Amino acid sequence: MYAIQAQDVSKTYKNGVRALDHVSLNVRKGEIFSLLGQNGAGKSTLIRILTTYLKPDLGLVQILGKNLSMKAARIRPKIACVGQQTSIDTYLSLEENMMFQSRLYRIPKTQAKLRMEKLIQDFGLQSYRKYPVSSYSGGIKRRLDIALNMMSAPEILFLDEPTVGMDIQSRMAMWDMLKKIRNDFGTTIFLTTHYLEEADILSNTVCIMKDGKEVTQGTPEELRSFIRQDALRILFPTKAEAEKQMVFLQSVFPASQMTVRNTDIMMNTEDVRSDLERTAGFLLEAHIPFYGIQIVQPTLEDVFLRLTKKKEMGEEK
Ligand SMILES: Nc1ncnc2c1ncn2[C@@H]1O[C@H](COP(=O)(O)OP(=O)(O)OP(=O)(O)O)[C@@H](O)[C@H]1O
Repeated sequence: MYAIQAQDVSKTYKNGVRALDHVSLNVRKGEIFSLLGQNGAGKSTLIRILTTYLKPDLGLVQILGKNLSMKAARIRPKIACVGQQTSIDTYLSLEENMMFQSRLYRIPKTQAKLRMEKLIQDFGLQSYRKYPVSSYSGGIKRRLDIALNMMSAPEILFLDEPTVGMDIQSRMAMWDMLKKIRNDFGTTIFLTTHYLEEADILSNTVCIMKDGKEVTQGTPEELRSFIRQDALRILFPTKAEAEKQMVFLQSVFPASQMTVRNTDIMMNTEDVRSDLERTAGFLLEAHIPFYGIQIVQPTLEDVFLRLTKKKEMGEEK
């Protein structure tokens, strides 16, 4: 059973920017689904549509089996959205925020208190319950905001860039919290992120987006299968030189296999040894000045760049 089904969702803003271009995705109930993309990829626009704040121009969206365009009012109580700006009242304590939230959702007081205690215990937030939220760091505030949003026991929790700007310790605490929400509460989590590592660690499914289009979707294992392949790194004195020589190399290797990273060309390859020989032979014969060639393990960023570049060139996966 799917929590979210989106088919051919498109959105163009009044200024003519096409933020989403026929995006389709399916999110299974109880999974963590990450939408991964660089700035401007369309992630926030999609989250705004899925959380009923914005209407798509085209496309069909079903949330928990209900048609979004017809049943928005029935869907809203079943979902919660934690945006980049925290919605928590920083003048109030966590307890006060939670009890206030429970009144908004008309949860009876006894039930609300039980729920609040469970959330505070489960997420280890005992030390933050009494003081005004403003007294805590940004990372803690965001975790408190999520705990607050869990008061309404949402079936789907949407998170827009939950760890942006956080240090590694705060990010790890956030990841633990999100895993707990999925594993112990059974809540479906839909999040957006810039960080491939985060998507990899947390998600059951990852969807990579670029320029309003979906580039690929799959499990982190499927994405990591790209990473297992070694890559060649050809070192040049300058970025301009690397860019210039990539044009020459394209007469031998597919353009989709190569990207320029700083002053190097990164080349993904199926057979690293034979490609190393071919590349070295080609560069030496053509008297192309290069500093060296290394066999390297591609990073997650390489995978992302490779996949998004293929999409730019209109190739299939
Ligand atoms: N309200 C708006 N009016 C006009 N254009 C917009 C609006 N909101 C977003 N855009 C444009 O739509 C495109 C997609 O933006 P969106 O915020 O959805 O991307 P994003 O992937 O969430 O990026 P970021 O990580 O920077 O938030 C961008 O080109 C952006 O400038």
